Amino acid sequence: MSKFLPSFIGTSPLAVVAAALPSALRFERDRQAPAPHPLIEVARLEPAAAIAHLGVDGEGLDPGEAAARRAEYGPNALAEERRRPFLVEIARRCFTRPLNVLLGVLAVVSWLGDDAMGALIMLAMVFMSVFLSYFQETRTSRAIERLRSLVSNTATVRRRPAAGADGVRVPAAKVEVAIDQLVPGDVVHLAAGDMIPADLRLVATKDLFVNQSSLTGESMPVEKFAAADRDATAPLEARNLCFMGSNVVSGSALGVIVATGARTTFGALAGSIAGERAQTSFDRGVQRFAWLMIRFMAVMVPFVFLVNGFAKGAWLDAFMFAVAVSVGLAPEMLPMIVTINLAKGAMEMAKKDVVVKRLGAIQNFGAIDVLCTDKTGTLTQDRVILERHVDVHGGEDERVLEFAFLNSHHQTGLRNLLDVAVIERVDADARRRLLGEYTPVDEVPFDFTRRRMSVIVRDRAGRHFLVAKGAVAEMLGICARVRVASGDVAADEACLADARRVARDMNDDGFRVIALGMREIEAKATYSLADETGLVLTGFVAFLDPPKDSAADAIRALADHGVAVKVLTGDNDIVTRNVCRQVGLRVERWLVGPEVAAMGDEELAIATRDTQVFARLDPAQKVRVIEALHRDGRVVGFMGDGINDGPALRAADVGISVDSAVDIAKEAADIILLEKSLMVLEEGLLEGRKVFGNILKYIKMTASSNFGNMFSVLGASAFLPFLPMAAVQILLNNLLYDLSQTSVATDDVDPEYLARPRQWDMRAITRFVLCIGPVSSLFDYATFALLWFVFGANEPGRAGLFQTGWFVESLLSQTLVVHVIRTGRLPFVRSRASRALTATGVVICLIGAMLPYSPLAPKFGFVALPATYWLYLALILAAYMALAQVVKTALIRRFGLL
Ligand SMILES: Nc1ncnc2c1ncn2[C@@H]1O[C@H](COP(=O)(O)OP(=O)(O)OP(=O)(O)O)[C@@H](O)[C@H]1O
Ligand SMILES: [Mg+2]
Repeated sequence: MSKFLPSFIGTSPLAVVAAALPSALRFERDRQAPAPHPLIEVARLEPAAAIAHLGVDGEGLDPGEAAARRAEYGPNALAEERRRPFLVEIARRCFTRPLNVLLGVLAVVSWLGDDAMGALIMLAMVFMSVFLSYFQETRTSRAIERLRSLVSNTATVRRRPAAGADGVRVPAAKVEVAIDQLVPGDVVHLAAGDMIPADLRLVATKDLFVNQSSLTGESMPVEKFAAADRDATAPLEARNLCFMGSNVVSGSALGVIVATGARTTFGALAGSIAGERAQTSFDRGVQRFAWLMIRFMAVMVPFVFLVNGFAKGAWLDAFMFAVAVSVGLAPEMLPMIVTINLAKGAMEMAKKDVVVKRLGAIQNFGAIDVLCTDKTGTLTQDRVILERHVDVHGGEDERVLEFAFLNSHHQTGLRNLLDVAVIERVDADARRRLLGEYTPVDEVPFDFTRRRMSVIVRDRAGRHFLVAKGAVAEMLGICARVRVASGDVAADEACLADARRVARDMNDDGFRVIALGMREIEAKATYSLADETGLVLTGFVAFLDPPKDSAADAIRALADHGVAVKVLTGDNDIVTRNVCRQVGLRVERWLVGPEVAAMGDEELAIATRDTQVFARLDPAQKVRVIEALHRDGRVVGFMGDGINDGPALRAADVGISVDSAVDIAKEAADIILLEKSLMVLEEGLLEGRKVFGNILKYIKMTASSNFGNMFSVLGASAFLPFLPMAAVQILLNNLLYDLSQTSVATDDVDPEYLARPRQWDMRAITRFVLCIGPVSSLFDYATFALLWFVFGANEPGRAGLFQTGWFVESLLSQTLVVHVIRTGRLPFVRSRASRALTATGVVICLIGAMLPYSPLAPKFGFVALPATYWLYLALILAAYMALAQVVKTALIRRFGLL
């Protein structure tokens, strides 16, 4: 649960050690166990023997078998982090969070020092922080789990329909099964882009490359095979095992599941590994802020202690006072306020069918000033239509479509929209004829640098043909001849130029174009990249890839909110510019992959400024472009749905994907759009800025009032013969103020604040605090003077009056100034706080004002205040708000909205 939550100051070194302990023990136990690991046993067998070992026939389970196994092994899900019993969890929070421990110790010290009330209040603060955070976090993590379950998650499995009445088993067929329904013994098809759904033994592979970096840390993909691995000693090194948590980079395979759920290798390690992402600038900012407050506290508190000790000689009182001041300065509510705000944002986004996988991503969403996007399936609809199939002269040619069909149908590696479009275009009769005429022999799978794929088929006469299709430039490079009406002719420059022009014309008309090539090839057992040479270019297929209806509006809305859109695609620049024109994205400059490759990092960073289209990029170049934008100081969102987008999704500050994306992309993304419309992007963006705005309100208010209070405390301590506020009163003041801030997440944010990207700016925050803090101090001093000279606090025995007077002024001013700080406008008139925030403020003020008259008053050392004091207080508060408003407006005028 806690991995969704910001964990900046909540984690003590003790907790880290405790978390690492069980896995350390587990490894210890493994080392002692001599029996081979069950996975190793399976790895050492031949495929057929391995299947038999698993007690299945390797054809596919029927519903009865699947249900029985499911009952035995449970669902294929990582055991949800077992919820600790309520009291244990509460105790854990009390005793492992440094601030709570500190408060507990201070409570004991206070109690021993005869300040039972102070001790009680400190305990109340611990409980508030513990219970509120517990309920908030449990609620949030439940909601997030629920949201995550909305994102579809299936694997392709061979299963048999139920056996007929005669008990005859029906042949198995490929079906999509929800991942949590998989059981040991299931036969799984793996293709490029799939997440491996469980631990499985491969029984057939075709150029299978798997990335298992989440388990081993090794970022290079490893090739895997089906053959027995007799020397296997460690499961992760076995060449014929695949593990949950890894993914297929390229190629395809068939595997039988050995272990599911918590029994998988990943399940055993879960929690201790799993690609933790780098901290974002926001996480770092909040953490830095928290530490700033703690450092401030560490410097000021000893000073306060010494000043009071020497001035009054009552060292125990001085100590308790200093302790109370330190508690007041500690940012104990910060993590919770941040979580409440982020959770609120996630819920709001869920209403718009946007699933937030990682809470912290919400505020990054509001911070991005560039959105990079893939083209097909994100900017365009996830439906591509094959529109034309032509020879090299541009004339309609049925054979071209037929060969495209053979390639798309028989390839098993990557099934993308283009292949679906090819297959859909061929009618049932032609399909049957072609499949009868040609049998598949082998394939050379697609990859994103070659940008083509080949399938080898055999015709009835036993002749072998290699049929390739792919990006035009990459295909022309491997063609030696060209098929024209009169037969195959040598591909001279003129021929190729002609062919290029045909493809280009179709590109200009807005079609995506794929070239087709083939040749007869000698019969062999297996084929490789080396066979993709000397092809005959037979023609092109052209696809219509219409943009999403919402794309143009969405891009305009993003631009209106200060976010530039750039397209990063593997497709060529002509089609891409065409799509850009259709969605209203102005392209001043474009770069293609080879140009990007030739540029140095600095050069690329500068080039990104006025380039809107990056075409013919391979996956690594997409990442390079994002890094170049980072280097140029931009906050980058990346939206994509393909295998080739995974690394870029991870490199960006926010990765956005769609529900129809491949597993890898969904896994790498922080945010998933369930809806087809891109307009939700704008709404998500605004929600992110709102969340950030509210968190920043809390930070600005708390930091400036704390800073101001320090001035007041120091000054008052030096001049007064008694403590300016009793320790217990400071603590109570702090508790009430914290309570009033819990509703800040419900507040609205002014439209002008939402208009442009918002990023963490420590300097602006510091400036704000340095200006507003002293303003509050000024009015504290006015209150001191009033109490001292007008209400006679200078007479002996009137310390209680002074302390009560300041308590009330301090609480009311802090609670009221929220309304000034929360907006850049004139408070109440031009911008109003949410009802909840106003109401909490009013309630807290009433409690504060009534306390001195209540039966509890003596317990806290309060005395009733004279009626005229309230009159003066009203004036002071009004003047304070007015001056704060003036200073704030001046700051905005000079430095802009913070
Ligand atoms: N199924 C396929 N068969 C043959 N070639 C393909 C296939 N899919 C893609 N290609 C080629 O590889 C190139 C890059 O692939 P793809 O278009 O998926 O990259 P991308 O960056 O995801 O582009 P997009 O932005 O359009 O989604 C394509 O332009 C096309 O020429
Ligand atoms: Mg794509």
